[in-house]
Amino acid sequence: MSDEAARAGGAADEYEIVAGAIFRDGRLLLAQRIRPPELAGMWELPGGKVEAFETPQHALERELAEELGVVVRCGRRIGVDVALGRGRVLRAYRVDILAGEPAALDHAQLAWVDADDLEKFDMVVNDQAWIPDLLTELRRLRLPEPS
Ligand SMILES: Nc1nc2c([nH]c(=O)n2[C@H]2C[C@H](O)[C@@H](COP(=O)(O)OP(=O)(O)OP(=O)(O)O)O2)c(=O)[nH]1
Repeated sequence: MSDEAARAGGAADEYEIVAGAIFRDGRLLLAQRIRPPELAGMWELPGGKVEAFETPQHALERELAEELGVVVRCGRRIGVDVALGRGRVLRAYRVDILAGEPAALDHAQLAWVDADDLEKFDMVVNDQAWIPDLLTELRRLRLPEPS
């Protein structure tokens, strides 16, 4: 929030939550949440909250280093903005892994899913808005490269 917004009494709890769509070999990486109890066991794109001093891109690179143990570069947006209420917005970005192999450091487990499997996973409700775009990308990746 800008100083001006703060002075004007803007919502102090406005913040962005960023999540990473990592595609590899025609599959998408999903992560199974361990908390809070109402989300435990459900699948999401890994990520987290953007801190006050960060850009969304930097926040996602930090979160994925912490949660997956990988060095990533944040790319273009994918999917719609999801309004979570109380000024929070959830956004997904494509992410490229620069170094490391993803590990479930802060999740129950990870899964690489293809277009046929994505809808079999119990996704966090907020993330379900992204499924059409994620499927489009997974199907595009499955197509043979033009010769
Ligand atoms: N990371 C992530 N969070 C999501 C997604 N969809 C969704 O509704 N959320 C919600 C769950 C949480 O209320 C919030 C982010 O929580 P988090 O636990 O991942 O974020 P964090 O690491 O910064 O937070 P913390 O546990 O360290 O407090 O956003 C998603 O795809 N990825």
